[in-house]
Amino acid sequence: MDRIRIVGGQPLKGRIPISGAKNATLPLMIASLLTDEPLVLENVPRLADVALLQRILGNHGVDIMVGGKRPGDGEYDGQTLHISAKRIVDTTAPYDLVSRMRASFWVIAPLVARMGEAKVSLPGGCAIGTRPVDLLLMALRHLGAEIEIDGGYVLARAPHGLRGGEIVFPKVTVSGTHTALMGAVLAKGATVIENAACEPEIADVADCLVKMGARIKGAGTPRIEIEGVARLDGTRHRVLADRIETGTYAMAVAMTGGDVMLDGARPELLQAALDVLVEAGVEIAATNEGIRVQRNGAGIAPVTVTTAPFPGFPTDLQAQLMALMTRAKGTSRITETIFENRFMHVQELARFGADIRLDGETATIAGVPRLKGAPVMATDLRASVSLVIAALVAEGETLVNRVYHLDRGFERLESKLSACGAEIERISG
Ligand SMILES: CC(=O)N[C@H]1[C@@H](OP(=O)(O)OP(=O)(O)OC[C@H]2O[C@@H](n3ccc(=O)[nH]c3=O)[C@H](O)[C@@H]2O)O[C@H](CO)[C@@H](O)[C@@H]1O
Ligand SMILES: C=C(OP(=O)(O)O)C(=O)O
Repeated sequence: MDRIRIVGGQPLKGRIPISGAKNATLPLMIASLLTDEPLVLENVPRLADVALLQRILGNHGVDIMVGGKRPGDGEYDGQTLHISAKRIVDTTAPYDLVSRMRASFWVIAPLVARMGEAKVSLPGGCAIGTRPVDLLLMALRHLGAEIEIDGGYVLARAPHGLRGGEIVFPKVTVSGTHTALMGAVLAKGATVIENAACEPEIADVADCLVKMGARIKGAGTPRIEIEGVARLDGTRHRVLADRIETGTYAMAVAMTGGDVMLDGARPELLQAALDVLVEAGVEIAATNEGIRVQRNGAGIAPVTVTTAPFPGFPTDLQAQLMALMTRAKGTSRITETIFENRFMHVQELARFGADIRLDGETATIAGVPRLKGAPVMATDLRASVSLVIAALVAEGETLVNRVYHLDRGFERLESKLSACGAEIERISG
């Protein structure tokens, strides 16, 4: 299994190109099931999750062709996927595929909307919490689907098609909102989604659906209105920039000091996180090219942060912020409100010498003057990258094990960081 070796101590300087967002790419690929016309997605990141979803969609009969490089394309330009779900040959998503990636469960909505039935394995548990799907199923029921759970599979049936309805989410859920949206676009009649997730990835998927002929108003706000249509066309869509990758590299620069331009980053997608970095003493400047992040000389000031749905501070940046705060001049508090068990990085950060106390959903981080490299391993994607951030300033060598978590969500992490002066390499095998 690959490992990443890092020797800390180098400030980051240079440019880091920001890739297309994983969390928009996955539902966009799934949206291809809604039409028998080709969907072309540009700026698709090269990630393990994308490759796995290609296999899962292939199992339903979807053809995916990866476009070749065009003259002038750089090594970091995203891929172009040509996706055609002209013929869906199988409406079952099997356990061995769905259990490996949670978002693959979301195929349930377009399959039942277009084909009238779907049989999808319940998704696997994962290291950040129990992550039930009750609200996704509630949304499908409100759209007229009959739902049964049998042998670890969810069977959703709507032989005469879905029909519009009112869906009021008791809590904000990204997966629930994607499901409701993808079901409602092909339902008969009008749907209103209340307390919808406002994450930019929802709005990006809705933009693409509108180009495909869907009638959607209010995506990106808590109230989304959809008027169902009988069929959708193909289209071409460019995946928006990854705000979590952006925030992660911004925190890496904040940690090491230095000066990096995050090319293609969009500040409005992560304003809450940028505000926290400014409070911590980091200089942030939005330019036409992206976001410039600098920290020269001044130390890191402690912060108090609570994760929240968009536009709040994202849970997907919580681990990275915690890594940064291990070196703050003072005591920080970070409260996680989205996932009940998203603190697996705490025990690993302790291996570097971090001083973190956990009390329920709040972590208290007493900044320490130095971290020391260690062998570490994490059980989820963002926790893994928080260890990379700590390693970039730790004295001596760190070996990050279980790199496959990083490969799920960070495209060419080691080459992007080494191009900015980090001493980082992948050790294969
Ligand atoms: C692929 C993708 O886009 N993943 C993101 C998505 O995950 P995901 O879509 O799974 O997260 P949700 O927004 O659905 O979950 C938010 C909260 O709602 C709970 N819940 C959710 C569904 C449900 O049926 N019942 C229920 O109780 C979850 O357990 C969690 O506590 O949004 C999260 C919150 O921004 C991010 O951390 C993930 O990176
Ligand atoms: C938790 C994440 O992804 P997923 O929902 O696919 O597990 C993430 O992107 O941080």
